[in-house]
Amino acid sequence: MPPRLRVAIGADRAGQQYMSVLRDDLRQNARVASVINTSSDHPDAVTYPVIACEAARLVVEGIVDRALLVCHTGLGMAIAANKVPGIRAVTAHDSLSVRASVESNNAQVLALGQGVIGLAAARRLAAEWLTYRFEATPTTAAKVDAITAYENRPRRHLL
Ligand SMILES: O=C[C@H](O)[C@H](O)COP(=O)(O)O
Repeated sequence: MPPRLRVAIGADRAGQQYMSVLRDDLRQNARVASVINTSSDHPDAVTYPVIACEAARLVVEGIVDRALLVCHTGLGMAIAANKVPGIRAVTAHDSLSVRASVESNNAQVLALGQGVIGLAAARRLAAEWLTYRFEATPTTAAKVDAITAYENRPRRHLL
């Protein structure tokens, strides 16, 4: 089995129900070394951009390996997390996309929508997500490196 993962989890008010179940699943999963909850005890007070950026910061600072985020659609969480330099965040609600997000895109952040898929599907996708690792072939690595290069380009240059 590959090294166990350190995972941050977070949700806004619209994702609280799934997040609490997924958090317990992560804690019981043998592939997970640790779980950090970035959600507030007062979900009305903290919106998805704050939670997403905090979780993304934990990833880029090397405190966790990945983040699992839940909001109503999974969209806002991914949009916000992607604003943190170095983050590749996706919204994915099917097995192929979840797998490709890690193996091909080297995404560290998965955002799920509590209003989009059922709880059983969310739990299955999260469990599957933990089994995947980036497969750094020459083609996949070159494309991910191109994203990073664009992100790090001098701001006066446009590709
Ligand atoms: O993409 C955003 C999420 O779906 C979020 O849960 C919606 O939150 P809002 O209704 O506060 O914008």
